[in-house]
Amino acid sequence: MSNQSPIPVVVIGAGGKMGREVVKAVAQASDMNLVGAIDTSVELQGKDAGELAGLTEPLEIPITNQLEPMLAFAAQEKQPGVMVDFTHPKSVYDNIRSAIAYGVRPVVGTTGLTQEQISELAEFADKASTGCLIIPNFSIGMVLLQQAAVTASHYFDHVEIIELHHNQKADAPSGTAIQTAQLLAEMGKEFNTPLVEETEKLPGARGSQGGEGIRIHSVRLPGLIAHQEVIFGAAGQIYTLRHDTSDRACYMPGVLLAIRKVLQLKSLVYGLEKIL
Ligand SMILES: NC(=O)C1=CN([C@@H]2O[C@H](COP(=O)(O)OP(=O)(O)OC[C@H]3O[C@@H](n4cnc5c(N)ncnc54)[C@H](OP(=O)(O)O)[C@@H]3O)[C@@H](O)[C@H]2O)C=CC1
Ligand SMILES: O=C(O)C1=N[C@H](C(=O)O)C[C@H](O)C1
Repeated sequence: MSNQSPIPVVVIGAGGKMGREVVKAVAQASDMNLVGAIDTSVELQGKDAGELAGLTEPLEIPITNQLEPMLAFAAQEKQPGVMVDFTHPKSVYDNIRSAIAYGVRPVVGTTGLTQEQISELAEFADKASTGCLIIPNFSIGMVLLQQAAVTASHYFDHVEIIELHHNQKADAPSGTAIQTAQLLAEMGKEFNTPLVEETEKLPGARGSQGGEGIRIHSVRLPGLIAHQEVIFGAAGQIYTLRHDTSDRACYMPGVLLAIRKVLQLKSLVYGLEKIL
């Protein structure tokens, strides 16, 4: 048993689909202490974060929309505090900057940050010598799919990505699909050299451009959670990689690893594969 003080954790987006899972996981982690549960949902204000997360006993941590006072509190604890963000593309950038300003380490699952925003946050974290983790997908299965896709890209010159999510998702394409396309683009080869001059009879018919000619197609339907296919094509064959999420619990080992790891960092790190 470590004699270290528990890691103080603030969850922002605590009332959401991912936030509730994180509250439950942190509450059950012996080396962590949930100190704050932040959410803007009006109907959730004052509700117990533990009961919202489905725990049998309340945590006596009420949902509040007051982030900065909670960051100030987390910053005064013996151990440096960690803020876990599962909110929305429109708010995540400011949340991260606020956390870093208070010396609280951000662990960010929220997707939709632009490359420019990530670069600005990296510069800010560097100046503050504060660890920050931005991870578009916390599941180990997706890391393995992306590694398999990079291996396949040595042998295939044609590839497209299909990402499929529930119909409550705000951003498209998914952050995971964008990251997957970026990893393939870093292979330094031109994919999908066109054979004919294509005409889109309906705008968007050929999907979005993920970089280096890699197209991403986004499906949104009730009944889905989170799924991604990377499909390689060559003469006479198709090679398909696919990852399916059946329960958001799959992300929690990665989230807990990131909370522990971010305390060892002094700058911004992007991607779960970088901390495994
Ligand atoms: N990295 C990963 O492995 C994963 C990442 N994600 C990403 O996480 C994010 C959240 O997903 P999900 O949980 O499904 O979304 P939800 O909409 O279920 O949850 C988001 C919650 O955050 C609240 N919220 C929004 N803005 C703020 C803010 N500024 N401060 C406090 N609370 C806020 C929302 O309240 P309100 O409803 O009032 O807006 C809502 O309760 C998305 O960007 C998604 O892409 C999802 C799964 C895995
Ligand atoms: O919104 C979701 O649900 C998910 N979003 C992340 C993304 O945009 O990549 C991760 C995962 O696909 C689930």
